[in-house]
Amino acid sequence: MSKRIPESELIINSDGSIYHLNLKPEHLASTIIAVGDPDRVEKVSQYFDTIEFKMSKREFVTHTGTYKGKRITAISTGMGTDNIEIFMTELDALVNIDLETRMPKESHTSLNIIRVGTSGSMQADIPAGSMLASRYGVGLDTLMAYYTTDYTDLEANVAKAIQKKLGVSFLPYCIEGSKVLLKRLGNGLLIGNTATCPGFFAPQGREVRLKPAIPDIIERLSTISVGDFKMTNFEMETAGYYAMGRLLGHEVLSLNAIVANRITHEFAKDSYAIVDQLIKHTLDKIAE
Ligand SMILES: O=P(O)(O)O[C@H]1O[C@H](CO)[C@@H](O)[C@H]1O
Ligand SMILES: O=c1cc[nH]c(=O)[nH]1
Repeated sequence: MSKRIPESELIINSDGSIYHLNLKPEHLASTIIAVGDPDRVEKVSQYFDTIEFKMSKREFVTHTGTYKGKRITAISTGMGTDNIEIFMTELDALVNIDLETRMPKESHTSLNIIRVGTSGSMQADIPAGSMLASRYGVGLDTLMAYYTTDYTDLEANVAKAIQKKLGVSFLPYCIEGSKVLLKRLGNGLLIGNTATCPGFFAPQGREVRLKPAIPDIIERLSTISVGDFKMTNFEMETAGYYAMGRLLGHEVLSLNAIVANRITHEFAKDSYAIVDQLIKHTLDKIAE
């Protein structure tokens, strides 16, 4: 028997919208393009035929409209898996909880959620300017210490291999994204496995004024090999999306505009052009 979810646990604003996203169920399409940067939302919605709704709260900027007749919501999440935990839980609540009775709905609605983000390559042969779909996300954060889920043997083996290789005290997590969305949207992109880091600098091996505790983290991660599993790129959200997607029952895929190559030390001359190309790819594949 499901239980009523108390006011303190799932917070609904006085206008009936959900706490952080500030959205009501009718504001959300079942296909969602999620981006990190709030300014990127209008870079997506500029291509919409019509925009029916706009909202902005904290880092969560939302535009809902249609592209080639298909209803789509573009939302920003800000940076990091802590934001993704909030984002995914509240998105799920909008479709799977009756916000008036506070009871989980009897039938489950699964959303299609596609992240369009920027990322750094850890392989010399994946240059800045590439577009890559993540088959797996590897969380180097500790989000999954707070949730329990089942992992496949490959996922568990990768997590253990990475823990050993990095010599960290916590167990990273490895989760596959949506096979269905990868088939639909991955066509024409590189396919890789993405390291999701709890920071941009030391957790991705960057040294500015502070020396990273694992100075050779790029070398250690880029040479991990479990069967034919190899790590390809760094960013800060994908594994959180894949974990929350599995837990909550949504299809999630992460697409990456590779703006930096950490081996050759190149940064894309026009990172916005690559992101734009990836946005157009995503919209067209969704509309097919
Ligand atoms: O471009 P977005 O989607 O923000 O993604 C990447 O860029 C940010 C760091 O610059 C992190 O959020 C990382 O995951
Ligand atoms: O190197 C990069 C580039 C974009 N985003 C990241 O998190 N890392």
